[in-house]
Amino acid sequence: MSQKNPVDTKRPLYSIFRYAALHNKKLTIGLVLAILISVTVSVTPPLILRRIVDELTAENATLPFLIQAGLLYFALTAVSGIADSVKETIITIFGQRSTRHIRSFMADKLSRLPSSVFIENDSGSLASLFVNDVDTLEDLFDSGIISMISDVFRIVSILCVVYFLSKGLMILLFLSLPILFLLTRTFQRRMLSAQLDNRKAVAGINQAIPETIASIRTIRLYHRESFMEERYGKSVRAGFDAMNRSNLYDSIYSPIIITVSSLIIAITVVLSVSRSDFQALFGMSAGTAVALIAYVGKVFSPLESIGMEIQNIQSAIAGCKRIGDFLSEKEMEPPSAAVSEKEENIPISIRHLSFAYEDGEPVFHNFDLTIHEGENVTLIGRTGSGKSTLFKLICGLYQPSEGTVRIFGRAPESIPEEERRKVFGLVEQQFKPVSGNMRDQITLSDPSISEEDVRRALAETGILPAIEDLPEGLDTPYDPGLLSQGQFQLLSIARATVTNPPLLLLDEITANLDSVTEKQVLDALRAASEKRTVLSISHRLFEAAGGRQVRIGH
Ligand SMILES: Nc1ncnc2c1ncn2[C@@H]1O[C@H](COP(=O)(O)OP(=O)(O)OP(=O)(O)O)[C@@H](O)[C@H]1O
Repeated sequence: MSQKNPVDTKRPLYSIFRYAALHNKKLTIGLVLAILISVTVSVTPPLILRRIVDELTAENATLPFLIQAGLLYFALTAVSGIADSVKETIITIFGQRSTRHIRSFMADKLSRLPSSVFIENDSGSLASLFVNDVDTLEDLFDSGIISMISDVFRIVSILCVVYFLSKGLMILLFLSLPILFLLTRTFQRRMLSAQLDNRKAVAGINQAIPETIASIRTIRLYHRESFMEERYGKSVRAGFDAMNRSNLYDSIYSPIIITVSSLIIAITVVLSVSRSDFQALFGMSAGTAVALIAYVGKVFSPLESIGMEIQNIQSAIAGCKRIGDFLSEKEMEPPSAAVSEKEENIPISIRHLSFAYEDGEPVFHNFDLTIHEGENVTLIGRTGSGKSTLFKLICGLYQPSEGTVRIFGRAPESIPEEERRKVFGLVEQQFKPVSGNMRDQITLSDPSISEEDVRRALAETGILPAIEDLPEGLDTPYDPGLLSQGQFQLLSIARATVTNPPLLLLDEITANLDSVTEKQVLDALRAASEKRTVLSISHRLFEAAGGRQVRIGH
């Protein structure tokens, strides 16, 4: 059933977080609590340290107080660490759950899209949407907005505590943090660009090697070795330069931050003991100085994280928009499950069919075809006349722009998945393996198909003895080296007939076979065609099997 699109392309981040929060209410509450506890607890240990140092420097230091304070310090440090890891775990679970929701939502959407979407978008861009764009979404949850909110809280809470300890240091931090943030962003951008250059160079290297190996004879024959070497060398040099740049930025950044934080602390300490008017702002006890040094050390790490988080958010926005566009694609009308009584006993009935992949270039216009029970029909026509397209329309992969396609009186796309294999079987040009053992190649892991049916289908095609000869028979794990190409094609026929469908669709099934293997397949097919209606694309098959020819196109 169609649900409301969770990603509003105008406000992608807001809509995606709203959706995630509403679908994970308890987790959202847990997350907010974890962030609050983690931030609050993490600012307390330096305050205890301050008390300890002040007590130690005072003349009347008492041991019990020091022991208590020390234990409290360790306890708070431990709680802060635990709270932090709980927060990180909840963020990860929240991210994983939310992306899982969105992934399933997208998968559902995919099954409701009309064929035009698959014609207009190539499979690569759709795959990238499901893999890369959803990955950026996962980053958005894992190391994007939520972590950024937590880091901002952390900085604000440190600044608040520092304000009470030393107003002067607070002013210094307040002034230097924006500058350091800009500096951090500049370094991060440059490092990212160096890493992207390196990735491009590595892709170039990865492409050059197999290409060279695949064309090694041609390269030797035409003496193109130096050209290939030069191309390979260029990518290796580009990768080396990019890595050097990245390492340089990385090695400069940390010393700059350490120098600046030391400088801030030095200025604070110097001013605290200098003129009396500065002392009001900077004056402090030894304990306060130790606590402040700890805070200055703590304030830079969230600052650095915020830079990375902004980067993740930026790439996630683009991904979210693409996901939002995909989710707002117009869906196809649910097919009518009505059965036309007049055509109920007709295996294939096509009336006034019109279909075009692209506007103005119709593949079919007002096309009619009726195939009666027990008939053996072969489609013929020149290359590009639309034979394969007709098969796809009959299988319900595409819908006609006008007219109707009916299989036993039903629109093919309205036949429920679990019934489909019982209505028609399809044999393609080449065997398409699935993961699992040899039995799975026939059943497609459908548990409702019995062992008896599997053996019957294999026996019908004559491949049963070859399967029984395999080390573990039907339980042998699939391997492309187990059978010949022709034997695999026999397996395709068994896969199509195992559910005993009354209709068989054969798409150039002998196209890739030599004449000896072709004969084997044709014999198997003759057995499979008995008491069935068959529609096929193949000249050779027509000659072998007889029946009626239907010409497509002119
Ligand atoms: N996915 C697609 N997107 C756009 N046009 C397509 C697509 N698939 C096929 N066509 C076009 O539709 C027309 C019919 O193609 P189709 O593959 O059905 O012909 P065919 O008769 O099966 O050809 P062949 O005998 O070469 O397999 C051709 O002009 C082809 O270029």
